[in-house]
Amino acid sequence: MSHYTHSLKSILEHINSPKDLKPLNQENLRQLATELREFIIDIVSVKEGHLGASLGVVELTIALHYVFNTPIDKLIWDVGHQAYGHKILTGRKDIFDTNRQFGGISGFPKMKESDFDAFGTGHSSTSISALLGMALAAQLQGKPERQHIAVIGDASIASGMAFEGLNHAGETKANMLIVLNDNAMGIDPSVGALKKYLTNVKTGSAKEENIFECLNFHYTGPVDGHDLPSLIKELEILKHVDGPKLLHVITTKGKGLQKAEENQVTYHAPGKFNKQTGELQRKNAALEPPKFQDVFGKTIVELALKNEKIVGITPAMPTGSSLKYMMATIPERAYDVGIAEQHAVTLAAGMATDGMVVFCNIYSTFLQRAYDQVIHDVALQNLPVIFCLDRAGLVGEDGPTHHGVYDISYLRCIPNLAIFSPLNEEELRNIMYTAQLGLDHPIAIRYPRGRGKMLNWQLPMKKLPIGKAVVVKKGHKIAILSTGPIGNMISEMIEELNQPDAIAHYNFPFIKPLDNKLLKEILSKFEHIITLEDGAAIGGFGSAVLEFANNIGIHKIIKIFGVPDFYITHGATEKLYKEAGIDKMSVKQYVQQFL
Ligand SMILES: Cc1ncc(C[n+]2csc(CCOP(=O)(O)OP(=O)(O)O)c2C)c(N)n1
Ligand SMILES: CC(=O)[C@@H](O)[C@H](O)COP(=O)(O)O
Ligand SMILES: [Mg+2]
Repeated sequence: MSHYTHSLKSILEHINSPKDLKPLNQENLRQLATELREFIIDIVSVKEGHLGASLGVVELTIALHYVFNTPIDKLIWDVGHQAYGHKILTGRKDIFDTNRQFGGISGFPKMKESDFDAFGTGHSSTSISALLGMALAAQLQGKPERQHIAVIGDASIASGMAFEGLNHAGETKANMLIVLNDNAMGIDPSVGALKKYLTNVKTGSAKEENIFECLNFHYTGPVDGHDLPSLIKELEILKHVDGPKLLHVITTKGKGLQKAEENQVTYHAPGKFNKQTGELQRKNAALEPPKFQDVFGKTIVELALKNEKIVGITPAMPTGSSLKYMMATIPERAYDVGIAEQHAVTLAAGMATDGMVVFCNIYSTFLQRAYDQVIHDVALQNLPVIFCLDRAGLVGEDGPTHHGVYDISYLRCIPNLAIFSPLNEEELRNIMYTAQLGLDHPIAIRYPRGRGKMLNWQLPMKKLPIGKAVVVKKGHKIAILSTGPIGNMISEMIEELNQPDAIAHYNFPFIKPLDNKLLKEILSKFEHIITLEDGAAIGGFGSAVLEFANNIGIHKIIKIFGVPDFYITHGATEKLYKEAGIDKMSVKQYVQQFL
């Protein structure tokens, strides 16, 4: 790993572990906060990553490690995107410039990365349950002195799983402290009744009893989350309060970088920027193909303006999914339900019972949280919900917690549910158009993070025949069957080979139902058959082809190129494709042995 040659300031350079904080006085700690904030800005401005959330908890991070005896005392960061300061203060300062890079440290807390990372996070709202588990284990193991602290944001605490943890913790005497980091933001502004309640608490206009005290939590707050002396004072007091406790702190997302404070959505993960001015380094998007999310976001508006039955739902990702365009244009039919994937799915089901055409947009990895709802509430009742699974496939720097590589496998076994993976922007628009005409079953449309290939993508849309595959290129010796945009690499690969006529390429946008007629022809005609998908090999598209071949009594070697049975790390997507063996070179090398 490269060691950062950053010219560290007077205090931060001496902090190699939280124990180095203990001798510092209030002035030193204040100076440290300045240096830590600058360090985060310095590195993220070049190496990219999650900026706003980490800037918002600089003082809180210092106070927690100053007051508590980490890593003996357990500290969990919910979601973990705000843990850059935590990582820098716990021995990873010199390698922090490898954050989210291939071979470098993770962008989220990871148990195997550091003893100070008490629990791996990435998906939101897990911290309370995990913390309670640790606190109860401490009780059972006779460790009453051990402290347990979770930092959870105002959007994450509104998620169902967080309530489940609060509900259980409230009836225990677990020695646990929840620090509610309230900045009124998720990635987009946080939403819901709890947001309104917290706003009332902050403004002193809450008429209701304190919601957390009603759940038997000792409540303190709201406290200024940037006032180090106050934070330290309150935390020192809470160290000696028994049972479940909640400290409500008020912070500003992006604190300390004016641009980040002013545009908190963009600076959640701003990409490269000028560390002095905060100005973004934006590429000229006009010269680039669109992001798949924008194809979705602009196409649903096009369709919804003509079809009043269309509604859109996102669980807290209006910007990430680009449903923001419909929320701006047709707000009465576009819903941000907060970090609530389970609710989003069953809300969609409810709407579909009444004839609404529901586009439920959920990142592939986050849909994992609503698996039962997809089966029990949508597919079993055969309700025609249209799931748009963005970030399907390997996502890059967010790494294994966020790779959307399991959806084909975990959805393909569900009766009634169709699965579609477009080759390009045109196919995405056509399946969206087809679905909103009215299907008699639910469908999951999966597409990757990032950009497609088509500059001229806003073509007239047409109805697709359900279950049909497409002959991209004829050939006589080797058949390559691909699903999704990864198939675009096959055309490039064929051009690089010296016997292009030997290779046939078929695009299977429908993973379920498969084009059995064409598949039977392929399986009968070709000796060498290859499948390619940006998803888990086990149970994926290739498995479906194998199952079909077996069912019709054709026994041939079908080489499956899919994500292998281990977790793919974080880093640039092209490196991850290679790591997973689904890159162009891997396929090419396999094919060449038959030419
Ligand atoms: C289950 C799940 N859904 C969605 C996300 C995407 N996500 C990452 S951070 C975030 C907002 C978190 O807001 P909050 O909890 O208030 O923390 P803050 O960023 O304000 O510190 C969301 C929705 C996620 N990580 N996990
Ligand atoms: C921390 C988190 O879960 C989100 O910020 C996620 O990283 C967003 O991913 P995209 O950048 O692909 O929208
Ligand atoms: Mg927040």
